[in-house]
Amino acid sequence: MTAMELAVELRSVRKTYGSGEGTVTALAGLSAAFPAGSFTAVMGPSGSGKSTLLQCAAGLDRPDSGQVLLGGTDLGTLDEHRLTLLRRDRIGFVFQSFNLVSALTAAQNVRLPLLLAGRRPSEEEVGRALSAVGLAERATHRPGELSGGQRQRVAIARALITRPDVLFADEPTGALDTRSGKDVLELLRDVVDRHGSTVVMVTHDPVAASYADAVVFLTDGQVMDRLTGPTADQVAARMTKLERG
Ligand SMILES: Nc1ncnc2c1ncn2[C@@H]1O[C@H](COP(=O)(O)OP(=O)(O)OP(=O)(O)O)[C@@H](O)[C@H]1O
Repeated sequence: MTAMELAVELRSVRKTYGSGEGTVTALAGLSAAFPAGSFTAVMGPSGSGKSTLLQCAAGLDRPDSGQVLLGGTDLGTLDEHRLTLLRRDRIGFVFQSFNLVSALTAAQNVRLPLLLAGRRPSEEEVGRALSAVGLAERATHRPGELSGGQRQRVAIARALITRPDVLFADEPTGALDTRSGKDVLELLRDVVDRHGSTVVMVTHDPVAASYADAVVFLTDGQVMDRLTGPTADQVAARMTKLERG
């Protein structure tokens, strides 16, 4: 596989927090590749570096050493301004806690990234984005008037409206009940299958991971294992093995 067919690649990425005796190594020379058009789940015990991997891969944080490539662009070569533009134009991010603006309606939340990019999205464009996540009827509702699953779907519509190359999701179903979680996972699966997007999702849930094409398992800031075409049972068994060390 050539570099251009990889949506994201991390090469020997090292990331530490703090200094002196209190230094914590979050990523210990981690390498991982995420093919374009694929859905990958990232799993591992608490503190294994999953969120840090996502933050570095999305250009929200810079590694101490090693390289992060997004569609072949080495993020380390970009200054803050260019990194901000790249994040804005090519990356979508979805959080466990939705991070919607509570004073704005669903439609206003969804159009926000385009406004920030200096565009004036048409109502139709925003309507299409909300329809795509099954919320056409909820355009004028504020987050407080929506269920958790609906809020997350608004957040996904907001992340996708800029048509990013990669959508990063940090425990997107962590705050949802099983039914709403399933809707969100089916939506992410659909985004990959129908639109050829690339999704990288951190999760603790083997059932959520089973929606992905592959699962990458971390321990101590490194990739320890990998599964393709995972079933929930296989994922759970690997996690048990990892947690036992
Ligand atoms: N801002 C920070 N300052 C200091 N240490 C941090 C910071 N962020 C993360 N860490 C530490 O880095 C390590 C990796 O953290 P990270 O959040 O990436 O793990 P994780 O696998 O996502 O964990 P969890 O599943 O509990 O969310 C942990 O030991 C954590 O305590």
